[in-house]
Order: sequence, then structure tokens, then C-alpha cells
Amino acid sequence: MTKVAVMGSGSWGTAFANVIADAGAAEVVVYGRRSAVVDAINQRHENPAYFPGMALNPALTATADAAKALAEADFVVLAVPSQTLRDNLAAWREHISGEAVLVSLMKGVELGTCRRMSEVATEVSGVPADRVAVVSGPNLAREIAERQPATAVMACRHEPTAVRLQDICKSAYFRPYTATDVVGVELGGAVKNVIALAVGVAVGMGFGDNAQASLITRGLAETVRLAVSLGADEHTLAGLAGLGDLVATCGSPLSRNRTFGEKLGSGMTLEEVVAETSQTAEGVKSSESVLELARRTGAEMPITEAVVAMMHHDLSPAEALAAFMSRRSKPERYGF
Ligand SMILES: NC(=O)C1=CN([C@@H]2O[C@H](COP(=O)(O)OP(=O)(O)OC[C@H]3O[C@@H](n4cnc5c(N)ncnc54)[C@H](O)[C@@H]3O)[C@@H](O)[C@H]2O)C=CC1
Ligand SMILES: O=C(CO)COP(=O)(O)O
Repeated sequence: MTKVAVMGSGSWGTAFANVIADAGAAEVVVYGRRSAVVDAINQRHENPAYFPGMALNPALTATADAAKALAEADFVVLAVPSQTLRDNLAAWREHISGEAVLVSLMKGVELGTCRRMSEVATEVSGVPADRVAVVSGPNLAREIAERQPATAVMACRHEPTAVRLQDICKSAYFRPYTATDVVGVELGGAVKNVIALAVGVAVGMGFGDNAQASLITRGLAETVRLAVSLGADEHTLAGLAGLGDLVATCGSPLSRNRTFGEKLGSGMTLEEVVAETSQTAEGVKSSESVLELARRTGAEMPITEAVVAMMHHDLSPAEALAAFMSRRSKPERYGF
């Protein structure tokens, strides 16, 4: 039977492992750092740190031994924070078997290098890009752990690999589509976290649906500008990994990025928000890498600029709003 190792027992790692276990076409083992979480998954079929009281598939097993998880795994699913992937993977690579496919669940861009997660995965592991896939889309982990219906995109440059991944994920509640536009799918996921921070700030400031829809729509326009300038197909961004994920994340109180922004917009200081955020809000750090990519390619990204200024340069939400609204008047464009 196909073996899948899910490396990371956080929110999305756990929920995605459960998707594959429910699909029933592969054996799934989750690697987690904390023995309490590993024991709870094995003994009580529950991850109390992230989804207390929620029943996981009893066939799902867990281990705190990375080598054991990776041994003879056909698919290695990477589900750690984007900024730690390089170090995590360096520790794991010697245990990854020869023909394994790497699958990134992550939605971030590496600080310093500005690399997408599939690029980091290829570089660190030596696994060729044809065997590196990415999963993205409107996938709030809690809803999926509750087995609510959802769709996603599985992208790989080598289409048959994406189809193999699709085959082990599909179930009555989870419908995966395939794609070959890895750049578009990954950037859609990374930039939507930045836009969700902006939407959260607007919500925290007390603004309603007009402001939120404006940020989502203009956020999509700047996502398209960046992604196309880096080689993506603009249609990808109109799909699940672009518009779909923007709508889900920017509209959901479950989103860590939106929640982070909301707290800042409601008057908490950045330090206070960071202190009470335990799960990964990728957009906070990735906003800087996204803006650096924009500078390199010449893509105009005013919402991302405002988010970086709020997250890293002490710009207040009120100042960010004033700067955004007083930009020069121009015709509406989707993309360039
Ligand atoms: N939670 C969600 O709804 C979704 C998350 N994602 C993406 O999945 C990726 C992982 O996110 P989550 O599982 O939600 O994050 P999380 O914060 O819930 O879990 C992160 C996991 O990584 C582990 N980890 C390993 N090395 C680590 C290190 N050096 N520092 C910190 N943690 C380390 C943690 O122990 C934890 O199990 C992110 O890129 C996120 O954008 C994508 C879709 C949905
Ligand atoms: O990526 C997500 C939904 O698709 C989850 O968003 P957050 O990381 O903001 O919770």
C-alpha cells in the first residue's frame, strides 16, 4: 500500500493527514515533535493541542521519530511553518527514500532568499521539481478536520504526479483538482495571507463588507501582477488557489492571518498580538519576502506595502488607510 508521511502535527498537518486516512487509499503516519500529541493521536485518535474533542480516523498513526515516519514513504508531506522548512528538511533529508514525492502544504515565501516552498524543498532535499508538488486552496484546517466539504488544488510540474496525489486524497468531503502551474498556486497561497492581514485590520477598525470586498478584489489584482511577472498563468489566480483561498481566508474568523490583523486593527500593539498568537500566521513574515519579489519584478503591490509597513515599520492602521485612499487616481485594472 502507498505510504504517506506527514511531517508536522500542527493544524493543517493533522487535518490533511486525516483527509488521506479518510480517503482510504494510503497508509498515513504523522510526525510530531511533542510526545503528548503523538500519544494522543495513537491512543485516543485525537489531537488535543489543535482539535480537542474531534475524532480522527483510527487508522492514522503518529510518531516522534522522523526517520521512522520517513522510512519507505512514497509521499512526504511537509506541514511546518515556512520559515523553518529549510532547517527541518535538512534534518530529515537523509531519511527520505529515493523515489519519494515531496508535497508542500505551506503558504509562505522564505525570508532572505525569497524562495517559494517548493523551491526550498528542491534545493535542500535534492528531489527534482518533477517530484515536488504543492497543495493549496480554500482549506481552513478546522473545517476540514470536521469533514466539511472542501476543494483544493494539487499542483506539480509533472502532471501524472499531481494525479497520483489527487488519487490518494479524494473522498466524499474533499475534492482535489490538479494543476501544473506551481508558481501560480504557491504565490496565490502566500499572497492571500498578506491580504488577509489587511482585511483583518479593516475588520478590527470596524469597517464592513465594502472595505473587505475592496481589499480582496484589489488584493487579487496585485497577486496577479506578481504571479504573472514570475511566470504564472493568470487564470490560476481566478481559481481555488487564488480567488477561492482569498474569499475563504479573508472572510473567516478561523484564519490566523485575518485574526492577527483584526487584533492590530482594533488597537492592540504588534507586541501584544504576537504574544498571544500561538499558531503560524505566515503573512506576517512572508509579507516582507513578497514585497521584495515585487520590487525585483516591478509589480505594484500597494496593499502588501501597507501590510509590511504595519507589521515591520510601525505604520498605524489609520495611517495605512489614509495612504491607501490617497493614492493617485487611475483606471481599474485586473493585473497589469
Ligand atoms: N491551518 C490551516 O488552516 C492551513 C495552514 N496552511 C499552511 O500550512 C503550514 C503549516 O501551518 P499549520 O499547520 O496551520 O501551523 P501550526 O502552527 O498549526 O503547526 C506547525 C507545526 O510545525 C511544527 N514545527 C516543526 N518545526 C517547527 C519549528 N522549528 N518551529 C515551529 N513549529 C515547528 C509545530 O510543532 C507544529 O506541529 C503554513 O504554511 C500554513 O500557511 C495551509 C492551509 C490551511
Ligand atoms: O490557508 C488557510 C486557508 O486556506 C489558512 O489560513 P490561516 O493561515 O490564515 O489560518
